Amino acid sequence: MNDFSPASAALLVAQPLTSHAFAPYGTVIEAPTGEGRPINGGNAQRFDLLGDLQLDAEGGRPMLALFRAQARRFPHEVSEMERHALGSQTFVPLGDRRFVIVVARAGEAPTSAQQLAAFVTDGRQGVVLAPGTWHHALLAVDAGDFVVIERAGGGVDCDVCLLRQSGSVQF
Ligand SMILES: NC(=O)N[C@@H](O)C(=O)O
Ligand code: NI
Repeated sequence: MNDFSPASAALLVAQPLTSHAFAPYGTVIEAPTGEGRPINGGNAQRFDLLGDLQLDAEGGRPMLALFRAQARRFPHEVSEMERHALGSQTFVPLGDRRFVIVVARAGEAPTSAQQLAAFVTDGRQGVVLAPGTWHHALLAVDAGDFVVIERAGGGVDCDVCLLRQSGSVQF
């Protein structure tokens, strides 16, 4: 049986996304509990979530994009991962939309699906992938729009790795 045979493919079961579990890979964005700072004459509360999105390395600048994603079919194959070494990448759903995040720590490229971690959001959570975090491209569970904030400038900052031992992810 070779490395590419389906029998060796790992099945990743995505766990519910929590800040603690996701900490090695980035930051979870979620509606804060408690009181925010009153602004606009008390008509709103402000919550500062993240002061540095790490988007300006090597002359980079922030880019705000919108991904209109189709719902993926699960279990979904995981055979290719990518990273953006120079900047973070943030995904925030517009409206209640879940997505699955498959990741590996920044550094050496993963070679097997068994080295990966998988999370599923609650529909309202977003994530900030830390620079260099290996990840699968957006896997929307529910079709719809996602706001994406990433670094732009100076060529394409996207390294791709093909897993020697692919797998699939379920949630
Ligand atoms: N291709 C593209 O812009 N998207 C990926 O970077 C992704 O992580 O979804
Ligand atoms: Ni990406």
